[in-house]
Amino acid sequence: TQSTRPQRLLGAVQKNATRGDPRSVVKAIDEFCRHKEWAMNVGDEKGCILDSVVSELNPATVLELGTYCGYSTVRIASLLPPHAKLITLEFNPDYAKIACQVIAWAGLEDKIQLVEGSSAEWIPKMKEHFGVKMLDLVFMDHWKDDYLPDTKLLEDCGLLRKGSVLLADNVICPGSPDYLKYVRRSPRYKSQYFRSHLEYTKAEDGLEKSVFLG
Ligand SMILES: O=C(c1ccccc1)c1ccc(O)c(O)c1[N+](=O)[O-]
Ligand SMILES: [Mg+2]
Repeated sequence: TQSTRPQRLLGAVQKNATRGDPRSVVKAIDEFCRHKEWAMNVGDEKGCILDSVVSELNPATVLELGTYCGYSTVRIASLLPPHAKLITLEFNPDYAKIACQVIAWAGLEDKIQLVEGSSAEWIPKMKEHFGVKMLDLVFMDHWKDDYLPDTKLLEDCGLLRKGSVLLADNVICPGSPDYLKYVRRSPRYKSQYFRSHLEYTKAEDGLEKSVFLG
C-alpha cells in the first residue's frame, strides 16, 4: 500500500538523523522538506525565530497546539531546561503516531507529553489531568480557525499569567485574521509580528508573539 507523507518524513529521520540527537532530527526533516517533499513543519527560517523566543523565555511549562510530525515539538524541547515539560496536542491519529516515533528518535520522550485529541477537549483538562498550574509558552500551530477560540479558552481556564507568551505560526499564510485582530487590539496583550516566509517557500508568512499582560 502507498506510504503517506508523514511516513516518508519519518523514514528520512530514521535514515539520516542520529538517535538521541534532536538537532540532527530537525536538520533531516528540513532537508527532506526542502529537497524531497514540502510538509507543514514550522521549518528552518521561522524555526530560528521560535528558537530565540524559547531561549529568551526559558519556559518551565509549554503547550503546543498542533504536533503534526513533531518537528517543532523536538525543536522546542531540545531548548528547554532540565525539569521543563512540553505538552503537545494532536487531533489527527496518523500524525500523532508519526510524531511519537520522531520524538522517540530524538530521545526527548521524558520532556514531551503527546496527547491525541482536540484542544477544545483538553485545554479545560490541563490543570486536573496534567497538574499544570500556568502555561509559560503556548505555540499555536493547529487549525487556523481555532487560534482565536482556543486563546479565549486558555484565558477562561485561567492558564495564562502575567508574562505568558502566545506564539502563533502562519498568521499570514494560511492566515488567522480574526486571531491577529484580537491579540493586536486587546489591551490584555502586547503583540509583535516576526516577518518571515511560509516554510520552505518564498511566500510571506510570520509568527505573532503576544505577551499576556494579566
Ligand atoms: O493549513 C495548512 C495547509 C493548508 C493547505 C495545504 C497544506 C497545509 C498549513 C500550512 C502551513 C502551516 O505551517 C500549517 O501549520 C498549516 N496547518 O494545517 O496547520
Ligand atoms: Mg504552521
